[in-house]
Amino acid sequence: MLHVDHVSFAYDEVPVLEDINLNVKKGEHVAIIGESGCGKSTLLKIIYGLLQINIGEVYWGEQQVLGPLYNLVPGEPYMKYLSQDFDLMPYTTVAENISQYLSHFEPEALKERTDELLQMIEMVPFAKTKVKYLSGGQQQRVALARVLAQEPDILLLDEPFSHIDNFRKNTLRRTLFQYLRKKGVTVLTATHDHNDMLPFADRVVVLRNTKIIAKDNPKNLYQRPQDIYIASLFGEANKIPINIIKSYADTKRRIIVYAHEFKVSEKSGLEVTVTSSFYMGGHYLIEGIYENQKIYFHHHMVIEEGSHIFLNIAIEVINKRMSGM
Ligand SMILES: Nc1ncnc2c1ncn2[C@@H]1O[C@H](COP(=O)(O)OP(=O)(O)OP(=O)(O)O)[C@@H](O)[C@H]1O
Repeated sequence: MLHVDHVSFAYDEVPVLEDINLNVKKGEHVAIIGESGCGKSTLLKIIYGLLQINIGEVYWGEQQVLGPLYNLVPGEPYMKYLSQDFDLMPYTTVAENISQYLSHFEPEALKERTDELLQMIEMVPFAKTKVKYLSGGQQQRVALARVLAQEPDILLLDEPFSHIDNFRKNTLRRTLFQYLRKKGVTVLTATHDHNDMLPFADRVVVLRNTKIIAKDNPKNLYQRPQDIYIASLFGEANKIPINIIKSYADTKRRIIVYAHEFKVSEKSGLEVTVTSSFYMGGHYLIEGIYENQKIYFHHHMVIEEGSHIFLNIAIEVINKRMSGM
């Protein structure tokens, strides 16, 4: 089990992380999410032992992870960290980069394992290409295969798909996370893309203003976000008063509604003046104004700028959000 106990950290005077507590079970996949600069990479670097913490402790099982002051070569054999700067050998081939840490005593097994990883990252045709000639996305895939080759017990992934095109990203995510689950690898993924975690993570940790503000499974977090910050990590979200619905007429409470949860009506509901329509492929994202506040919702067609429309929300959505408050 990974045990992060009361960890606080600052690069200078400004605290980046304060009193972080996190337990991750063996084989569990935990996603760390939050806006850019909230400290996701910093937390992974602390867990890997790259940064020296003044307050708190990190343990993997019985073993304490020591920072650079006590461990000159950071990283433990049981743990691998895929950083945002890949850490590859540019003048050697893709296959050599992947197989660098594999045993060379059994050439056949070595080739088999390297081929398996090349296939997983869809880089078989580039096996003999030097890494310096690859694109950023291709390099990121090689870096991924390189850490997988070392068969760690725990893998720390920092924005693992940030440079990879959508075409490959979806397949790679599924293949990678299914592979890691099958192998029982404990995974921590730092990301701000909900597609990296909603389908794959067992638990999600949300960071904001140096603190963990939520820990839950992806479904609960998505369906009952505590606040608009958390909801916005999943897509366009709005905070609206619920007294527009008759049965809630007496309450002034506001709930979070995702853009796709609104239904446009011509008669009654939240009165909105439309300001823009954005084509999104399967739908339009419509921007409107409600009581001086911007509001976003989906619709199947463009709505003319300046139109007055009404928005409704299904009672099930309201009940679900109310139960989470
Ligand atoms: N080496 C450093 N020295 C000083 N400050 C740093 C250093 N690295 C990061 N920071 C600061 O620490 C804060 C957290 O950075 P971090 O990279 O952990 O955030 P993040 O959530 O991973 O961001 P992103 O999603 O953009 O990668 C930021 O304010 C950043 O500017």
